[in-house]
Amino acid sequence: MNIIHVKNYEEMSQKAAALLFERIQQSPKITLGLATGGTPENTYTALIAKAKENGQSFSHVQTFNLDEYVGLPAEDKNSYRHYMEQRLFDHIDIPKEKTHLPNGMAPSLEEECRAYENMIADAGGIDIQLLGIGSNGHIGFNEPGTPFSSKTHVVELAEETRKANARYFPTLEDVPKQAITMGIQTIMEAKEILLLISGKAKAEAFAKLCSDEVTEAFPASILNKHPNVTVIADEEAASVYTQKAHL
Ligand SMILES: N[C@@H]1[C@@H](O)[C@H](O)[C@@H](COP(=O)(O)O)O[C@@H]1O
Repeated sequence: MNIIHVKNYEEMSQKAAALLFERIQQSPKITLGLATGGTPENTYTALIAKAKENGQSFSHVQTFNLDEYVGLPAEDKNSYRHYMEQRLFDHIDIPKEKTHLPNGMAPSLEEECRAYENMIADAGGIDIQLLGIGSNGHIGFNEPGTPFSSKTHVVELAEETRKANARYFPTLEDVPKQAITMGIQTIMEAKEILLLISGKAKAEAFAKLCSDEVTEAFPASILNKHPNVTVIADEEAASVYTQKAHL
């Protein structure tokens, strides 16, 4: 893993946007894997700003998001489809039909998972996958204990994850109990991975990630086995790791 240490959230976002922008500029055709949550928000803002400054078109880009809640229609303001439209898709010239998220309203969720996996394969795989991390090490919605061999599947969300995401919903009860997520193997098949880690709440997770122990109990640990991962971590996220390193 190539680890880039930055000062804070803003510097992390700028660096991440610059890296993504470079890949978008340099490729005649590119497939991005995208993430939601608080972590990548300013990366998207910075990416839009770069596109505007440079007159860069996104018409050659297609995207696949990591995950989507089950039971929320696309128009629901808490759906990840809505999140992506508000924060990125509506501000760049990417054709809407080239933006993909799992459909959490599909009549057969199992069928939807298979179709999503096939669509990624038909697109030739993901060139660069943007990732955040849960404090319990989850990536996408792959909670601890998820097999490393998993493909896109339906998950029951851990209570910890529902609580962490409750800040976006009126009450904890409104947070969906299930989601569709790319599997860990799906994520590992991306040619390149960009993991962003910011803030004190992620400090233990970052330290664990750097401990080199690869275990299904900490899903992100598998990233140690991927040949092309860049991690951008800010000072707060790196604080526990830095302390341990100096002991
Ligand atoms: N499914 C998402 C993940 O894709 C995200 O990386 C993670 C961290 O979220 P945040 O960036 O808000 O801390 O939790 C959510 O549950």
